Parts: sequence; structure tokens; C-alpha cells
Amino acid sequence: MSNEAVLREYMNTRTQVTYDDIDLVAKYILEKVKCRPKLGIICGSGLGKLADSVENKEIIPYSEIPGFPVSTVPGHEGKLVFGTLGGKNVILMQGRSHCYEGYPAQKTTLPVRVMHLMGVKTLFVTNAAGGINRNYNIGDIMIIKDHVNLAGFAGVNPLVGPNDTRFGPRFPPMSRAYDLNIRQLALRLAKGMGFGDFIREGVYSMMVGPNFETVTECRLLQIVGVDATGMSTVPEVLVAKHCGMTVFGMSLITNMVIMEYDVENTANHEEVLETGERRSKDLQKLVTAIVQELELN
Ligand SMILES: O=P(O)(O)O[C@@H]1C[C@H](O)[C@@H](CO)O1
Ligand code: HPA
Repeated sequence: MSNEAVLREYMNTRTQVTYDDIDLVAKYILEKVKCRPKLGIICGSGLGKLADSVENKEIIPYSEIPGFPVSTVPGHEGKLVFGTLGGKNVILMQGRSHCYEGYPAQKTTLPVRVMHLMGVKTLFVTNAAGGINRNYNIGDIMIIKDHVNLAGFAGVNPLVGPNDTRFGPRFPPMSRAYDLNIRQLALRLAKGMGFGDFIREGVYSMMVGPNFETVTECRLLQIVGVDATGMSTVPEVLVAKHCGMTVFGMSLITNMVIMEYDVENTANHEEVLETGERRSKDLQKLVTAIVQELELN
């Protein structure tokens, strides 16, 4: 059996993935690519076209990486793309896995720890989300300033379990999870590009899904100050902050959630993907400009 097959089989048997396991996966990937990125980007539903802007690509399908969770959702290609974007080395995840696919939160976030051990210091997270804020419109881009981990209220949190301090502390703070400097830079660049009418800043919340929310759930989210809701991102941010990364996040408002009882239209994944397609060029432009201006440490 090849070393690769041995590692794949070993990772498949792991119920509790350790620091050393993740280090093995990181080293496995680094052996396959020349690129050494300090910036990681995770693409949400229908947003994988961001990879079109990456130059000098080196691509590894998730299915080839031992222990990597493979997305089963349309709009998530499942490829790790290395290359340059805005003149910087990046690693871009074309699609993610979600807890609702049956993966434990620790598994959906394994790629973030792998990136960390590969030397990534800054993480961009993107997602498709339903607009709760009634001033928002479909197609708005929301810079995330904070989140509500509703899934965490029900015990879904990737940091639950034994804590390895080589990753980070037992009790990591989350009060400044989304980097202020990058948020300000993104807002300034978006306005300069003429995106002022559809750039927003707001609060994201995560429920596990896979069902879209009930009317009363959406009303509850509105009361607590949530602007957009989705089914991902928060676990990744928790893990990234835990290991000391700088985090920046954006939600594309792909649909407006239904807040009135007994109306006919309903949320659906097709609309989510269509909106992603429509805004993909603008998102590519914005992300590239941010990366270009970013000072990476
Ligand atoms: O991966 P993200 O959070 O962008 O995907 C959202 C949430 C569900 O996976 C899906 C619903 O349409 O889009
Ligand atoms: N709710 C939850 N997740 C989503 C939505 C939504 O309305 N749209 C895209 N992802």
C-alpha cells in the first residue's frame, strides 16, 4: 500500500483528530504544491467562481486529501485551489462541508486547522445567507461584523472536546472576531468601486439546517439583532480565532427570509445559487481588491 493510501485509511479510522493527525494532512498537502499561502479563502454556496480570479493554479480535489470532509451540496465544488490572487499567494476552498451533511463540527472545520499548520495567518470566509434585515435586498454583500452562534446554543461547537493548547487556549475570546481594519478597508474599496448601494455591514447567525427557518425563528433572529442568517461559517471562525488567525467575513444576501405567516413563496437553494451567479463578478472584483491592498503578516 502506498504511503498516501496508508494515511487515508488511518485518517478514516480517527474519531478524535489530534494535532499530530492534522499536521500529517498539512504536510501531505504541502508536498503536493509549490505555493506557500498566508491567506486562506473559503467560498460559500455558489461563490466558488472566486477561483476564476486565481492565477497559476494548483488544484487538489478534497476527495484526494486524507481526512478532508467532502461537500455533498450543489454549488460546492470540493476543490482546494492554490495560486496567486491580487499578487498574493492564496489557498482557496472551492466549497465547504456543513454540519447538516452529517459531519461533526470538528470535521467541518478540519480544513481551517490544516491551513493554520500550513502557515495561513488570515482567513476570509464567505457564505450565502438569507436577509433578515428588512432594509437589505437580494444581491447585497454584507461584511460580517459579528455573529450569533445559535448552533452553539444547542451544543454544536467545534471547540467542544479536549483542548490542545498548541492550537489555542481553552477559553478563547470572541468579542473582536472580525478584524476591524479589513472591514474598514473592504467598505472603502467597495464604495470606491461603486458598490455603495449594495454593500452592508451586519451580524450573521448560524443555525445547523438543512431546513430553512420558520417565520417565528426569523422574527426571533430579527429581535436579537441578526441581519442575515445561514448554515455555516461560525464554526470555521471559532476555530480560526482559537488558533490566532485574523478573520474577515462576507455574506451574499441570496434571498430574503420569509417573515410573514402563510405567504406562498418559500426559500430554496436554486435561488441561492442563482444570486451567487449574478453577483459573482462583483464579489471576485471586491475580494481581489481587498487581497491586493492587504498587508499580510
Ligand atoms: O455554505 P453556505 O453557508 O454559503 O451555504 C448556504 C447554507 C446552505 O448550505 C445553503 C442553503 O441554500 O447555502
Ligand atoms: N437561511 C439559511 N441559510 C441560507 C439562507 C437562508 O435563508 N439563504 C442561504 N443560506
